[in-house]
Amino acid sequence: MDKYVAFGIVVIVLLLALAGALLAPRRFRRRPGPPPAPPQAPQRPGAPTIEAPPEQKLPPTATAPPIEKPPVEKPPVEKPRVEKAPPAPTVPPVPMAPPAEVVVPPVEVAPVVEVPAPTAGRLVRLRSRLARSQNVFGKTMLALLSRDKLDDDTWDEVEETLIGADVGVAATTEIVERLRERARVLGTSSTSELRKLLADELTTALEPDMDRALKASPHDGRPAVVLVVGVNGAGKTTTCGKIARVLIADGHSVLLGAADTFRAAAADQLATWAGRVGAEVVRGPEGGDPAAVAFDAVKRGTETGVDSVLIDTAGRLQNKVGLMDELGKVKRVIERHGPVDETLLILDATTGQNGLEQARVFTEVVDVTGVVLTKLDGTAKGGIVIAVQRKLGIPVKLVGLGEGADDLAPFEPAQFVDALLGAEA
Ligand SMILES: Nc1nc2c(ncn2[C@@H]2O[C@H](COP(=O)(O)OP(=O)(O)OP(=O)(O)O)[C@@H](O)[C@H]2O)c(=O)[nH]1
Repeated sequence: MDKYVAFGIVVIVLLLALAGALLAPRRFRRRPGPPPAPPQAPQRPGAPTIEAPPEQKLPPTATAPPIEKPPVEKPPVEKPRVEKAPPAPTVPPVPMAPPAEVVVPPVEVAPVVEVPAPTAGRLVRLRSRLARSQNVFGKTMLALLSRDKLDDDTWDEVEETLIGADVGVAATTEIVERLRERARVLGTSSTSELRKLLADELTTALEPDMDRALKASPHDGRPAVVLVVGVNGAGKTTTCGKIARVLIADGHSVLLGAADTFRAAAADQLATWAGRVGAEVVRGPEGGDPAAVAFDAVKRGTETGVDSVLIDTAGRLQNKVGLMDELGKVKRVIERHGPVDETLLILDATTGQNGLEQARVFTEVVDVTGVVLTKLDGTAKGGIVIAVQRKLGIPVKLVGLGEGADDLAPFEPAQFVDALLGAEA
């Protein structure tokens, strides 16, 4: 019996133990219940510790860069814009507009071809320019001739005044001797008569019989060729343009050749002069061969049948042998078409006696046939005309009396002297 009781107790204990065991797992299962872990369980195997990182990294990686970068990059992007803004004011597009407008005027101006003032009587019309610049000379001479007694001292002063006006010593001596003699023989004493005698002597000294006509008429089926030479600053290109106007005013058709290839501005300057009177210009590349341009100009002028081809050459210093040689070449090349009809030397009257030395060198290289004396309105030494002609034996054909387009006049000795001496006493 006891065995059965003991066995029964053991069974009861086991049953209790079993019951306890069954109760315990039920509690376990409920706790880990929030096994939201189970769904995560599959990922754990491969990246256990990654789960957290991914959750932490993703946010920063995904959002941070895009957010940080833009702010960092945007500022610099905006800064350059601000820097670029300043250049914007220079807005080249704005200046670009004017050029377009500038192009328009020429088109409008082109048809408005200017009609140069007639050449006849120009010297008379420009007399005031000359009278103004020679005022002192004229007044001094007339004051001396107005003296009651024309003694040796007075004649010495007359001599000094003429030399001071750049007439030159030899010419002055001749003029004063003849004047004294005629005044003595004629018994002239009135200022008016003495003025007339002086005017006669000055006019004679200017050799009024010299041929001053410009050889600019076509012949032998080709245009006349006028070569213009002279040093820089003498007013050569300007005068070239003025000569074209003189020829056009006298009824010639003209073509201009810009053989001054050393200075691009010279060709532009000449083109402007030509444009004003509707003349054609032949020009070459800057630094190109001047002789080639001159040759082409004459060729073109012959083809188009103009009356005169006017060729501007580069200003050259007389001591630069190479450059002077080149001027000789220009002339030789032009002469393949035929002889040059006129070679005009442009001389600045304000350079006085120095200009004569320049002139001499030019006459040795090219056969100068006429002188154009410029800037006579800017010097009180109008007597240089006499000195130039005497020294070179070449006629002064034109004189420049101002910067205006038609301030270039054919030279006429009597009118010139009249303007030189000013109003009669
Ligand atoms: N007052 C006055 N000025 C003149 C006269 N002739 C020319 N000029 C001026 O002299 C200056 C020089 O003229 P340009 O034609 O450029 O002289 P240039 O140097 O011999 O020409 P390039 O050889 O092309 O350099 C310009 O300002 C002209 O207007 C004149 O008769 N009177």
